[in-house]
Formats: sequence, structure tokens, C-alpha cells
Amino acid sequence: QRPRNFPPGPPPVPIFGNVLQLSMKNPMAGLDKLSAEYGEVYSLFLGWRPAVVLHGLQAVREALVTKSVDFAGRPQGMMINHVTEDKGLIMGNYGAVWREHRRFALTTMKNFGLGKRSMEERILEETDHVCTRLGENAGKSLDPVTLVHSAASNIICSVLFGHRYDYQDPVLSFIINSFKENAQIANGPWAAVYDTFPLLRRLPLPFQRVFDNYRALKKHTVEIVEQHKHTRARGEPRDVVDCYLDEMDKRGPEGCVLEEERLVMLLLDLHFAGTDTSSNSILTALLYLATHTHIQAQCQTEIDGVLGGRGRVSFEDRHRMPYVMATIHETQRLANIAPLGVFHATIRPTKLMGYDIPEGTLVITNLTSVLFESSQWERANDFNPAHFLNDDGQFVKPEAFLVFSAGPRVCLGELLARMELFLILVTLLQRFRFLWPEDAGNPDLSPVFGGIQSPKPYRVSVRLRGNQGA
Ligand code: HEM
Repeated sequence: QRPRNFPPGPPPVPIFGNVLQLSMKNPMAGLDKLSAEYGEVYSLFLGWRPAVVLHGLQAVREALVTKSVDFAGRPQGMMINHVTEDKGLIMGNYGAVWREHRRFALTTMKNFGLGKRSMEERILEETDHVCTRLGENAGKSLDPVTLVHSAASNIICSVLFGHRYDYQDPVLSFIINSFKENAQIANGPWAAVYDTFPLLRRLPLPFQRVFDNYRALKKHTVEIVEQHKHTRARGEPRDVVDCYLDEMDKRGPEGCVLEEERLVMLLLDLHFAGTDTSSNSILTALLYLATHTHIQAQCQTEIDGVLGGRGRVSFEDRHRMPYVMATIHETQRLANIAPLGVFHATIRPTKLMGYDIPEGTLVITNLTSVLFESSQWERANDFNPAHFLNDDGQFVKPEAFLVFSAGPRVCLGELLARMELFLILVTLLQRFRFLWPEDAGNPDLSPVFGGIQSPKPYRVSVRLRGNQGA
């Protein structure tokens, strides 16, 4: 039963709630229909658990920005909380432990928080490896998925652990595959079964795979932390692990929320959140550029004009590349990496657009509905970099660009992700042309639905550009 003055929604059936009324493969169309019937704020039952769904900029903004703290919690008692042993940052509830870890991670990952090697340097170093691999494939076509996932994982590994893996290293594919499989299961029907039927949780069903993968990843991360404890020099951090250990030393054991077990979970969270998100954004950008070569060429003209003979781009160059910035942002909008964001929860009783929302209510921010809202975007379903340009051709970011969400829980890796996208894509466009292979048929640009979306598998032809060439 819905509480009094709770947002309206479809009648639930016993035990299942409304989950059977939505397609598990892709619930987005079903959610749009419900919004058309019940409004911008409506409710659903996921099994026994009531959830409020926010549709469109107005509702999402009121919750995340205007009532920010009220909506800054995370639902508890779900599979993902159990997998991370209630110690992760992403699913950590609003409170001192989450706040301290978020502050620590944000400060450390600022450009100069990581000791001698800046974030920019780490990204550009990895980009060189990508260019070498692409150069070997010049004149041919390749499936860029493994290369781009490996590069994104290596960048976050370099930031977290000061280490990158060779692209052939089996540890790298173990990490990427484990995170990928976990994301798939954790956002699929088996996670819903786990969350809805507590009595089934100990049975050998497919969701156990997520726990197995996580245990293996945790063991690997614990070993890295142990190695760091032996090789670190206090006060001279090389990476996030060293920074955390330094911070623990500085604060001492008394009343400190920083502890080694939490460090391991923080590393796993950042590694997970920083891999598929960035890589699928880059893969989507390459797909759109290869299939819209006039836009690619316009980016290359701007890049050549700004960089001249300079071999290396810097993040500062973005201010002189409005068209490139607009193109990257537009591909991010269309990539729609986190279509339903990450689930929120209310931390106290509150109101939203006139409805009463009790404490602890699960809240789903339908970011897709904002990124494709026809009143916010002139041509919402097209690839149109002009969405991010004003009449003077300058780069502007519309309020409805919520790929990183908003409010106190806004993506913690936004700066890193923006740097990666800009530095990698500009370097690649400076050196290569990407073409849709002639024998590949018509491109299918629609993404594969998931908690983190990806483009459909594709191949792309790679051509070397001349020094400054066209
Ligand atoms: C283009 C790439 C990325 C996109 C589109 C993206 C998007 C998002 C979104 C939508 C959220 C949910 C915010 C909310 O709960 O309202 C989120 C949370 C988060 N992201 Fe990202 N992300 C990206 C890259 C990264 C990277 C590179 C990192 C790692 C350094 C990262 C770390 C996190 C963390 C830790 C959270 C949870 C924050 C919290 O709960 O306080 N993300 N991200």
C-alpha cells in the first residue's frame, strides 16, 4: 500500500510489486509510459520496496539540487550493499564515513594531489600506448572495445595504485571481465530476485557469481595495499593508496573513520566506477565520429589550428576548442552512460513537487528522461554538437546536461572523466582518421541497455593522418 500523499503509480501485485510490468531487458520505454500516465514524479514497487521515479529536469533538479541533502542517501539492504560489505563509497549511506571518504577521494584526485605525476601526465602516457596499438592497425579495421577498456582501466589503476598493466597481461582482462560481469548481473533480473526474495539468497543461483568475482578482486586489491605498505615513503605519496595510508598516519587511530578495510573497498569502488563509464563514453564518441565524418573533420580542423605543430595536447587547450568540446559533450549525452543514475534514498521525511516522501524511500533519477527531454534539447534524438554552442560559437553547457548527475552525490570522478575524454579523443583525432568500414552495413547507434550502457559492438577503420594532415 502506498503511504498517504505518496506519488501515484500502477497497482502492484503481491510479492513482485510492479517488476513484472517492466521489461528487465530494457525498462526505459515502460518507465516513459508510466510517466505519461502518472506524471513527473510517480511510484513503483520493486518487490515489497516502494520506489519513487523522477522524470524530467524539473523533478530531478528539485530532488538533487533544491532538496539536495534530503535525497543524498543510498538504499540499503540490497545485493550491491551486501557485495561491498556495506563499506563502499558508491552505495555508502549519507553520513560521516561516506562524507570523509568522498572528501578524501576528491581532494586526492585533484590534479596535483597525487605527488609528482599529475593526472594529465598519467592519461597522456596511457594515450601513447593506445596510439601505438592503433598505429599498428593503420589501414585496417579493428574492434576497439578491448583496447579502450584496457586504457581506461590502466588510467584509474595508475591513479589508484601507480601501476599500469601490459595490454596482454591476464590480470588486466581478469579485472575488466570481473567488473563487467558484476555490472551486468547487478543490474539484471537475478539482482531483482536477490533483492525481492531474501530466503533464496544462500542458494547457488547466478547472483553468487557477483560475490565470487568481488572476493577475487578484493584479494587482488588487498595484495596491492600490502605491497604499498612495504614500499612507501611516508609523506611522499605516489598514488591514492599512499595518500590514504599517509592520512591514516596523520589522523591516528582515535575516532578515525579511515581504516584499511575501507581503503580496499574505496579502491574497488573507484576502480569499478572509473573503468566502464569512461571507456564506453570514448567508444560511443568514436562510433559517432566514424559515422559522421563531416563532424570529425571539423574537430580536426580546430585541433590542428590550436595545436599547430605541437605534439601534445593539454587540458588547458579545451578553452580554445569550443567545437571539440561541444562534440565530446554531445557524444556523452547520446552515450547516456548511466541511464537511471545510481539509486538514491531519502535520509529524512521530505516533500517533492507536493508529495510526501518518507525517510528511507528508494529514489530513481531517470537521467535519460532529462538528457533526451524535448523541451530542453532542440533536436533531442540527433547528433547535434550545436546543442553545446551559443550564437557566437562558444561552448556552453545546458542545465539538462546531467550525465554526471548533480547535488552532493554528483559523480566523484567527473574531473578525471572529463580530462580522459578530452585528452584521449583530441590526441586520437590529431593522429588518426576513423571511418565506418565499407563492408560493415548500416551502423546501429542505439546503446545496449544496462546500469552502465555501452554501444553495440562495432569495427572501425583507422587511417594515419599526415603531420598536420587532412
Ligand atoms: C564519463 C564517465 C562517467 C560518467 C558518465 C559517470 C556518471 C556517474 C553518475 C551518473 C553517478 C551517480 C551520481 C548520483 O548518485 O546521483 C556517478 C557516481 C559516481 N562516480 Fe561516476 N561517472 C563517470 C566516471 C567516473 C570515474 C572516472 C570515476 C572514478 C574516479 C567515477 C566515480 C564515481 C563515484 C565514486 C560515484 C559515487 C559518488 C557518491 O556516491 O558519492 N565516475 N557517476
